[in-house]
Amino acid sequence: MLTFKALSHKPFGARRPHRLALATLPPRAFAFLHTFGLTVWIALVEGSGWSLILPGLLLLLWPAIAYLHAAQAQDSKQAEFKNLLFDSLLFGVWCSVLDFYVLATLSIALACFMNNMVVAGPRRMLVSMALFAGGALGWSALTGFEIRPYVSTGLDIYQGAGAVAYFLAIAYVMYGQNRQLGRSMREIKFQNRVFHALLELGGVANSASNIHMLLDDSLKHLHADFPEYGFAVFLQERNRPEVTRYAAVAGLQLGAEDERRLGGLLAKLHDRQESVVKLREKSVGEQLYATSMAGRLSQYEGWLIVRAPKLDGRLERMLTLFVDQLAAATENKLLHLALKKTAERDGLTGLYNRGFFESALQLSVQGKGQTPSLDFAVLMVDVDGLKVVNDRYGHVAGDQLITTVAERLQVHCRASDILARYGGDEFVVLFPSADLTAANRLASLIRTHIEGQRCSITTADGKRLTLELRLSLGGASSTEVPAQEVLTLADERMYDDKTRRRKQRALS
Ligand SMILES: Nc1nc2c(ncn2[C@@H]2O[C@H](COP(=O)(O)OP(=O)(O)OP(=O)(O)O)[C@@H](O)[C@H]2O)c(=O)[nH]1
Repeated sequence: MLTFKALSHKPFGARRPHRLALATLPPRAFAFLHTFGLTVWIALVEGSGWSLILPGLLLLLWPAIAYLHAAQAQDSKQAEFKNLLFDSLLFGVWCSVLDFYVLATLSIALACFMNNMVVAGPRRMLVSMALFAGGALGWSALTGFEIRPYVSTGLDIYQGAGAVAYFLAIAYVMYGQNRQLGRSMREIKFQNRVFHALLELGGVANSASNIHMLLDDSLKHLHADFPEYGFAVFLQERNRPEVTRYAAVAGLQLGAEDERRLGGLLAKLHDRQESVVKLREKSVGEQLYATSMAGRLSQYEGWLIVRAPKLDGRLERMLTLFVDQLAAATENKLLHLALKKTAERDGLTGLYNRGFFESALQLSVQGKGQTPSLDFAVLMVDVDGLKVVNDRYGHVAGDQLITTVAERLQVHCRASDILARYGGDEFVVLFPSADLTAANRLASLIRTHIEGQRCSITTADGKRLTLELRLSLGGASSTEVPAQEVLTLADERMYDDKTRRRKQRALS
């Protein structure tokens, strides 16, 4: 309904016709004006006077009619194709009217056939030939066939010069069209590169596991797609813009000192309103332009820097798109990492939580099922006496005991060990791809470096006091029992250890 209204209320002549109709208007006007001149010349030479000149005036009207026809048509390109065919018919008739003056007939026919061939191909040219011949022969059949191949040398010169001017004009039109085409092709190629780069940025955002990787890989892809530009990205803390939290560079020669100074320069630009700011950074060289992420990140202020010879509208549009994409990807990644941390980590100690440990244990159990030689081990650790600490000194003190044990355990774990808080005062370590030796090694380190060590805590009433750390341990591995029973065995051994230690304490 809306479309219908828009079309039906368009004012007369308001629509811009297809560029073909615009391009053909001047050469057509010239050709018909020239043919009218030819007609007048022949009328004067032959003495036929107004009987030839008056109908010839119609030739002057046709270019305007053709233009209006194309401008008013729904499909102005198709209308112009029809105009070109009608040119052939009209000129065929007029060559018959002029008794087939040879130079005119040849040059006009050639122009008609060529025009149709250029814009619509050989089939349309054949139709044009048929119309030209039909017009010429039909008119001759109606009015009598007369032939006058030559009029005068002066008219030959006039016609020859007109034909040369016309063909040059057509060549110029085609040159203009080719240039336009070249520009369009370049623009399309550029847009394809932008589109491709945006797609790649989306892919990087999915695969990157942290912000450094996200920014590094994004810039590497941008630079690979646009090697003519250099890129850098800076994320600065929102409340302390002088602190650059993340920076990545691709295709730019930035030393550590340059990065520091660029960071300082950006920190001063926070209030600038321009979408792209030109940076006068002499030591880095070339022109650097900074595009702000303008509040699209919740914790940071972000900048995309580009090294380019000059800033034009196309580059500015491209930077805006990249900045949007980078900002969205970074914010999503930050959110995703925060959620992942909340889902995987224990709030008090920052260690992995029980859920994460159980998933990791499950993977190890499955791995052992698929590859029997792939063993794993588990070490359970339980803090002795937490309840007493809670009861005597308060839960805050108990929390401090738990976090101290967590920190100290972490010191002795390797990067491949999965240390988790399993429950209140229980910790567990999974050693993927290891046997009991790994659990025994850590148990021995705990006995040597943690057990019996002092730990300083603050009580609920603000007093500092020192406690002695005591831990019960139980290790087991998949070399001893079926994979599903390893955790239970470690737990049993931990309780055995606890009982033994209690008895020892009771005796001492
Ligand atoms: N402060 C604090 N206490 C906790 C937390 N989670 C569990 N607890 C407490 O830890 C204590 C665990 O009790 P028990 O299993 O008897 O631990 P224990 O006193 O160390 O005794 P044994 O393990 O048998 O030596 C309970 O008092 C829980 O309320 C926590 O996050 N913070």
